[in-house]
Amino acid sequence: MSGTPTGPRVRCLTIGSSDSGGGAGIQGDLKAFARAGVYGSSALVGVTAQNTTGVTATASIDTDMVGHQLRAVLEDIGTDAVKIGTTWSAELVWLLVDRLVWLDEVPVVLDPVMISAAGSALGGEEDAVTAVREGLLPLTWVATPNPAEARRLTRLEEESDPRKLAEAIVELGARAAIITDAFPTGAGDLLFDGERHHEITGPRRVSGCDHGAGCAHSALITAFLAQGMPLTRAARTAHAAVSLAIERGAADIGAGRHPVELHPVGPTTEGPPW
Ligand SMILES: Nc1ncnc2c1ncn2[C@@H]1O[C@H](COP(=O)(O)OP(=O)(O)OP(=O)(O)O)[C@@H](O)[C@H]1O
Ligand SMILES: Cc1ncc(COP(=O)(O)O)c(N)n1
Repeated sequence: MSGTPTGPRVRCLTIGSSDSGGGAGIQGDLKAFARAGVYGSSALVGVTAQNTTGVTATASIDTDMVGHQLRAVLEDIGTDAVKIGTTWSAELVWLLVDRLVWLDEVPVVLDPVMISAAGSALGGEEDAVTAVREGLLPLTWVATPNPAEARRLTRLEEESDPRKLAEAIVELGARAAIITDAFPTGAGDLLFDGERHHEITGPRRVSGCDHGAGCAHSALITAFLAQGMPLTRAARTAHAAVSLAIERGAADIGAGRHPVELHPVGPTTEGPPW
């Protein structure tokens, strides 16, 4: 396979918040898009003062301004897939629903971020979670919560079986769900595609470099779906790439949970990097 992409350039839009530390959020997503060989655009919904040790301040962006960004990107550049990360308020979520409902057959990947890898709260207010459940999930092609986020979304606070959590998310309207870091031993994800469960497993990495892992994972899946990859392969490839990105992470950056370091991955590379 040639390393040179052919055909029209694939475009992805990420809707989320800035991480001043550069490891997660919009910055992490745009790096993942670049690693997957797609053109990345963004609509900023919030700003975090954040580094590898945690989040010290947050601010949401005015909803009108979010609407202007979406219009600017979609009217001119367009997109082949959309990723949604942090959702700070019900008002913001309903604006996104109002705009995304017009996108025809464009994959929507929802990473319902509520807490950072370092343990800081990132949204997750009850009315925003309700709006995500009622408005965004029915537009979602694949949701990628971790078990805690899946429990909040489904209101199954006591449920520990990732299969049940994934099925409940699909019952709420998403076409598919991936519960990340779903198993008590090893590392891996549980994908429910609406019909079948798929276990995606691999070794647990202990490098301490997992800041941005969830963002990189959902951004890669967004890029792969935009490139036309089937969901099961996209989910497996994203997990393998992020696992490697944790193992080979940026251990020299920051004193807390160091950032992941992604390597080029996807159909436009010579082959898998692992
Ligand atoms: N220690 C680890 N070793 C190998 N893979 C890991 C490890 N930790 C997470 N992963 C993988 O990284 C990807 C992201 O999962 P993770 O659970 O960290 O994201 P998250 O907590 O959902 O993030 P977010 O807060 O953005 O939703 C998944 O594919 C998961 O299996
Ligand atoms: C602005 C922003 N968005 C998302 C995350 C989740 O990060 P992680 O991928 O480490 O769970 C984050 N820490 N900051």
